[in-house]
Amino acid sequence: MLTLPAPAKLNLFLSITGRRDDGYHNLQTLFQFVDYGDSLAFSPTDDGELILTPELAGVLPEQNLIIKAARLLQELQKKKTGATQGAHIHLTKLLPMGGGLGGGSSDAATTLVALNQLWKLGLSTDTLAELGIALGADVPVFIRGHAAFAEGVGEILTPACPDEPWYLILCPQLEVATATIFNDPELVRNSPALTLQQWLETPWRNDCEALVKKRHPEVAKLLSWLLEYAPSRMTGTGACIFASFGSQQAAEDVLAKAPRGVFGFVAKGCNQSPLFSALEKLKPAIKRVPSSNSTI
Ligand SMILES: C[C@](O)(CO)[C@H](O)COP(=O)(O)OP(=O)(O)OC[C@H]1O[C@@H](n2ccc(N)nc2=O)[C@H](O)[C@@H]1O
Ligand SMILES: Nc1ncnc2c1ncn2[C@@H]1O[C@H](COP(=O)(O)OP(=O)(O)OP(=O)(O)O)[C@@H](O)[C@H]1O
Repeated sequence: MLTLPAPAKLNLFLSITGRRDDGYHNLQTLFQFVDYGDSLAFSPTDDGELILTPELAGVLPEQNLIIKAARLLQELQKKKTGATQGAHIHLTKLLPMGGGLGGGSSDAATTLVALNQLWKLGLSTDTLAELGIALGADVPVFIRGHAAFAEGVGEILTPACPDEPWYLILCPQLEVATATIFNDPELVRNSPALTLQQWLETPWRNDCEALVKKRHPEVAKLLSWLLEYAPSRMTGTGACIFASFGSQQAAEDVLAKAPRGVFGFVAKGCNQSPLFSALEKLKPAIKRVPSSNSTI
C-alpha cells in the first residue's frame, strides 16, 4: 500500500486577463502549496477494478476526479499493453469542497502520480501534466509539484519561490462553484497582464474576490473580520480566505478567536509540494520520471 498526501494550494494573487473563445479564462496567478490536505492510500490489484472508499457526499464515484484520473491511466495502459490493472483507493478528505483550495485537482494529481508508480507505467511528468489538464486547470501545478507563476488557463507554469510563511486559512460554510463565478457577467476579466517581476512590485489581489463577496455576504463578513488581524485575501474563486503570519503561534492565536462555526486551520506555505517531499522520503523505492520542460 502506498499512502500519499494531496495538499491544498493557495492562489497568492489571481488576476483574470481575458476570456477565450472556448469560454475558459486566461489568468495570472501565483500558486503555493501548504502542508495540509487530503490523503490517499493506494493498493494495486490485477483485476482492473477501481474501488474508492469512502464515497464523497454529493459526488458519484464516476464523477470523482480520483476515479477519472485512474481511468485515464487505465485507457493509456490498455492501448500500450492490452491489459489494465486496478486499485483500491482510500481517501481521507480534509479539504472543504468548493473552497478554492484545489482539493479535487490535488486528489487527481496524487492519483496520477501514485498509479503511474504502482502500475509501473513509466509516464513522464510532462505526460502526466498533459493528462491532468483534461481533468482541471489546477491539476498540472500539483503534478509538477513546485510553487509557480501560472498563465494561460493555469497550465503555463514558471517555477517561483515566494516566502514560505505560516498561513491561517478560514473556510466559510459554503461551496462556491468555480464555473458560476467565471460565468458571472460582473466578473472583472480585463486586468492587464504583468510580468512576474511587475507582480513582485505590485500589491497582490484576487480579481474574483469583490464578486464573491457580493454574491456571498458570509465571505465578505469573514474577510472583514480577518483583516482586523492581518492582510488577507481569498484563494481561487473562494470561498476560503487566508492571511500570512510570521509564526505558527501567531496564526494559531487568531484561529483561536475565529467566529463560531467557521472551520479553519494553520499550515505552512511550501514551495515544494508535500506530495513530492513524501515521495523523496520513500526513495530509492520510488523514483520520479524527470520532465523536459515547464509548460503544462
Ligand atoms: C480559479 C482557479 O482555482 C485558480 O487556481 C482555477 O483556475 C480553477 O481550476 P479548476 O477548479 O481546476 O477548474 P476547472 O475544473 O478546469 O474549470 C471549472 C470551470 O471554471 C471555468 N474556468 C476555469 C479555469 C479557467 N482558467 N477559466 C475558466 O473559465 C470554466 O467555466 C470551467 O468549466
Ligand atoms: N476528489 C474530489 N474532491 C473534491 N471535489 C471533487 C472530487 N472529485 C470531484 N469533485 C467535484 O469538484 C468540485 C470542486 O471541488 P474542489 O474541492 O476541487 O473545489 P475548489 O477547491 O474550489 O477547486 P479550485 O480551487 O480548483 O476551483 C466539487 O464540488 C465536486 O463536485
